[in-house]
Amino acid sequence: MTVMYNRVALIGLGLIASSMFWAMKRADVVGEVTGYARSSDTRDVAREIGLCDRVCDSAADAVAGADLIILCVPIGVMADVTREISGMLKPGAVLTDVGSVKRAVINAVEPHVPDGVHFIPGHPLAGTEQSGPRSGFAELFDNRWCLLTPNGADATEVKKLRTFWQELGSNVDEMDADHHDLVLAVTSHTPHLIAYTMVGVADDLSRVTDTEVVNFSAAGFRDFTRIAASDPTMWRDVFLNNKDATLEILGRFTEELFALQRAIRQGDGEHLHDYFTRTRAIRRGIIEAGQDTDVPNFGRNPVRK
Ligand SMILES: NC(=O)C1=CN([C@@H]2O[C@H](COP(=O)(O)OP(=O)(O)OC[C@H]3O[C@@H](n4cnc5c(N)ncnc54)[C@H](O)[C@@H]3O)[C@@H](O)[C@H]2O)C=CC1
Ligand SMILES: O=C(O)C(=O)Cc1ccc(O)cc1
Repeated sequence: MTVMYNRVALIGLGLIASSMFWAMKRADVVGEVTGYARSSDTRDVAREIGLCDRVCDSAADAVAGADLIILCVPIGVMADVTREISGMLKPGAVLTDVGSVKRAVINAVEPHVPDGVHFIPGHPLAGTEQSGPRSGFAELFDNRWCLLTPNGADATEVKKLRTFWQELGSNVDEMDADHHDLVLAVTSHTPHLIAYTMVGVADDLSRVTDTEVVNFSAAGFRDFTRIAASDPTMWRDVFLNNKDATLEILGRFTEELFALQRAIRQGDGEHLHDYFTRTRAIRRGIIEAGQDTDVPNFGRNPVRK
């Protein structure tokens, strides 16, 4: 495979950076990969497991001479990190990020991007509840979407970054940053908040704190506990930085929830049945579109109508 970027720098060495590293090596599309994380423990682990060709003790060293710099840190520190590296970015380099929110990252990063450096924000829609340098794996992005919000960036560099993500296994699309944030508030951010809340509610019921929740949890609640085990710093930053869209969707969510609550109180089975029929159709649409590769028997059994 041809080398797309001779030097790549990963800033932050957690789940997404480590997965990108292994996926880059699998695809064989880059030259040397340098890495930096703020914590020396993380840098030590990275050296121990061979994560990055060279682990540096400063962000500035890691980005010096890099053709592609990927910010893989929590959203709340994107501005600080960019300020720290801005003097070392070489003209013509591409700076991208993987943050789960886009408008706030653009506002935080853009003021520190030197002239001649191409800033192309990105977001792989792929992750797990795990974090840290040991949690990554090369397959994370396979058949997942990666959204770019180029914000007027150079079209040739955008096209190249698209191809790069495709080489890592992703499908790629472009969208406006505000639209991205609204879509993700619906599909990811609010669902995470609901999972956090449901697990908190269960924990508040004292009977349930020890064995009963664990022993008798059905699949739905288990999924909630997996999601609610996600990294607290990352998710704090998501909500602080996608405030308007999340509040908008939460408002709609609570209205629907109240309507369902009233239907239950009033014994309105028709309302409940109609609602659940509508939502089932959405799930089936996702599966038919081939968007859920986690479904058992996916691709083998047709979806029953
Ligand atoms: N975890 C997930 O499922 C997904 C996360 N993202 C986004 O990816 C980004 C990274 O998330 P993860 O890899 O999951 O996090 P993580 O917690 O696994 O890794 C974050 C890394 O950033 C480092 N770091 C923190 N502050 C730093 C600083 N000031 N300077 C240098 N390094 C610093 C940490 O040491 C750690 O190595 C976040 O912006 C998140 O929104 C995007 C898609 C999915
Ligand atoms: O683990 C899960 O269920 C996820 O939803 C992963 C995820 C988390 C955050 C993102 O910005 C994108 C994907």
